[in-house]
Amino acid sequence: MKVLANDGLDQSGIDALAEKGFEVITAKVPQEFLADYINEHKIRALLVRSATQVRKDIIDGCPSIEIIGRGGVGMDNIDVDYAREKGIHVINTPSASSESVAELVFAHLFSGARFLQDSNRKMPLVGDTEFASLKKAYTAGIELRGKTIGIVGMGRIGQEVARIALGLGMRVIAADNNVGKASIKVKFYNNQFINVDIETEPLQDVLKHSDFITLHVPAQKEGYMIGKNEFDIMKDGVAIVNCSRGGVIDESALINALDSGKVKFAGLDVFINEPTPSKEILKHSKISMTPHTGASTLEAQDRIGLSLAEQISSILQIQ
Ligand SMILES: O=C(O)[C@H](O)COP(=O)(O)O
Repeated sequence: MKVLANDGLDQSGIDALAEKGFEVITAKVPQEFLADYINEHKIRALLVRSATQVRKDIIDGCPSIEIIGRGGVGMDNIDVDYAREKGIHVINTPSASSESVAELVFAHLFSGARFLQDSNRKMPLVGDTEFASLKKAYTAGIELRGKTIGIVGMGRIGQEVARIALGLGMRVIAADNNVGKASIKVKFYNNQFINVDIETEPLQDVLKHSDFITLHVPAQKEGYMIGKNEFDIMKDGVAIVNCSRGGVIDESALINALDSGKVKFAGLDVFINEPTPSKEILKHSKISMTPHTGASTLEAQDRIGLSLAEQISSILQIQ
């Protein structure tokens, strides 16, 4: 029984699958050769992250596939409904990476609030005199404590962001058309916890009242969620983080808002063009950026590997 993990799989998943008798192949087969490879090796489960596209051509052209597994949350690279219509099981790991993505949100927030993205680029280049001028350039740092964070999308990741924000002493407001009230349990290291209920509000109100905005919504089917009109209603000096999907923010409108000072800084883990974001984005000194690494922690990938292995074994009823 062969499993192809085309975008890689954590050793935890490889070991757990091997224990159940699967042969796990972690070759990175280029998209154009993928169908032939799957047919030649009679792959029963195809596992992917966000890079490999599993569209109708693969689904129709590879009858040996019984399971398509997404190691992660977003399944916009898979024709999910079509695959299910054809009787293929499509699975993902919706809760395995929430903590890691939420922590990356704060990495970007702290980075932007204290100019780390600019400092990291410039410090290696400066001599004694420029050191002082850089220090001066970074005097307008800001604290997160006491500020308002607006969370757009109160699913698992949004709720994890809320947990961390509450622990930092931030005021949390949130928008989500599908969630009326989120009950957040904040657990401390000594196992004490507090419960905080967060009533969601209309998006416009959240955009208007936030010092920091973070987006946790799926890929948008129609247009941008955050464009010029939305930036216009935000507070002056707001900061925005996107660790959800490229295309949720209009990047041109973002650049304009950064250049005008409307937006103080942005943190981006996702881009309209992946893996080649625009040059304007890449060189902007007010953007803290990462190459879609929200789920790329040892812990998240370990959980993802185990979750996929468990689901595959259970679907194929292997004890
Ligand atoms: O949807 C997800 O789980 C994240 O965007 C992570 O994507 P990745 O598995 O390609 O890192």
